[in-house]
Amino acid sequence: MRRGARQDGCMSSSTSLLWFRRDLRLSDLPSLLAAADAADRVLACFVLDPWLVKTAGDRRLKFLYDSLRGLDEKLDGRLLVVRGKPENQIPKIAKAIDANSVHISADHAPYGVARDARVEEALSGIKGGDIELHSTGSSFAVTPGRVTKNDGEPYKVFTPYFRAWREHGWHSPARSGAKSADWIDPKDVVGTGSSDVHAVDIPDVDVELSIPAGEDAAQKRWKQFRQGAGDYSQHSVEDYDDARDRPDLDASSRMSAYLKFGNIHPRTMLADLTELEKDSDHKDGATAYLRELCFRDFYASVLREWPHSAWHNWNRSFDAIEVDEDKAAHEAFDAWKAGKTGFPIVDAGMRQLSGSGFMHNRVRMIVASFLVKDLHVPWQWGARWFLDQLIDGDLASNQHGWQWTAGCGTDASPYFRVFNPTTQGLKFDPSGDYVRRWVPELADVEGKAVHELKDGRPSDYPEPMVDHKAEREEALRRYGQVSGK
Ligand SMILES: Cc1cc2nc3c(=O)[nH]c(=O)nc-3n(C[C@H](O)[C@H](O)[C@H](O)COP(=O)(O)OP(=O)(O)OC[C@H]3O[C@@H](n4cnc5c(N)ncnc54)[C@H](O)[C@@H]3O)c2cc1C
Repeated sequence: MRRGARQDGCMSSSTSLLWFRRDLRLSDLPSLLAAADAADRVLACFVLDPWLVKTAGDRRLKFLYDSLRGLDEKLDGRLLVVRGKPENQIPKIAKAIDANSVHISADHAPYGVARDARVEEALSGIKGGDIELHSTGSSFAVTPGRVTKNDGEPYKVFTPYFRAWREHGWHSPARSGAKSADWIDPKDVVGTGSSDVHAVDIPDVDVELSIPAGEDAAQKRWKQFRQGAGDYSQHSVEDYDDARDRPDLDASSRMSAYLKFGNIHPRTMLADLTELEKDSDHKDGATAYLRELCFRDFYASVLREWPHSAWHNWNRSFDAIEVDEDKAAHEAFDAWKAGKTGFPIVDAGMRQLSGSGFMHNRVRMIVASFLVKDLHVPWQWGARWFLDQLIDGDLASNQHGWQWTAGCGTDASPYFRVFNPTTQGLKFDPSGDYVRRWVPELADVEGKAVHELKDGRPSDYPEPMVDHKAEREEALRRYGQVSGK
């Protein structure tokens, strides 16, 4: 029986609140089905949390706001947007609509866990503690914490996690959409009677996005990548296994921001990928892609299990490593951020980041290795800059991607593996197109010569800021002093 149904058979109109966070879509959304199932009418809301707004860069905010606009449109203008601390706003809204329950998709990152506990506590203080916070589903194919070793211990190494993750499997996509609920119009709530709920307009930010935000854009891009159409007429999931490491080819899916904001659920993608695996032409590409989605789940599980790894070395024995933090380190860090290191592939990556809010995965590894092992700067500096700049900036994937490179994370790259930026450039950008695209000073240098610049450098392009060979030795000396590595 629905909570609003009375014993005498008369139906009072019951209400629930659907609180959107990292799940800005209507399809494949279990919390929407749960909210609709719990009550006759549902109010959709989003809270602009000042803390989250403060910690996101302009492009990520633009992507968030555009995603909210798309969601509001799909709801015919019935998305309530408020500003303030969720622990103040959610109980206020729940009270205003006399909700029986508040519905969310689970968040496992440290801030989200603490925020949701505060909201739950605040809800217990109203309506005689009768309003429950219901969590249904998450942003991951398999909820973090669910795939463990036989003894219940969390996995620390990706490959066995991947095996267990595939064996565990995931649910089919949930069938949900705009018609799944009878939506309450926020106008009937805001400023009526004793309600002190204040709606705000969805803000805007004056920056351009290199890909459009929102559920429709996510679906379209995913379809093109699957089918080898539109932006993906050259490279698609079919050759993803071969081409994914090539920043010059535009062969990766660019789905990361959509996944970050929940414009699409990974389960929707996995349903397609497991079908594609049955086709011999697509099998290898689909399996390689599925493995990358598993990395996303893996790092979310690592963060849930070891929240300290957000800003500290997952492997605490690396706390002893010598890092540079003096004035010269700050200057070196500034040159790295500006893409003026004199190493073409590093500079191209850093300029792609500041110019578009995105960077290819292979290049993320190269620039991260350069910062940590050639410039000896703490990985946290680079991670913070990435989070500021990336549209897909995500605490779990970013911090553990950095720690993989720095050697202090779960099954990290061995500490003695120091990427040589020049040979990495030659190998993964063999045409040189990627560097030429992002470093205009080198636009006239033909072919792969752009990585070595043996015939000299244009006068406006800097000399290499360090001697890679010498810094590699220095990195090995420092890493050699860490025990338990
Ligand atoms: C130093 C560093 C920092 C990173 N920071 C982030 C970040 O803040 N946010 C983020 O989403 N990814 C991050 N990654 C992972 C990866 O670089 C991006 O997910 C990928 O480049 C996004 O582009 P794409 O969607 O075209 O990837 P594709 O190659 O098309 O991959 C498909 C999807 O798989 C997932 N994925 C792929 N590789 C990884 C990975 N190594 N770890 C986790 N998930 C992965 C992403 O969701 C991605 O959208 C980081 C990697 C490194 C080395």
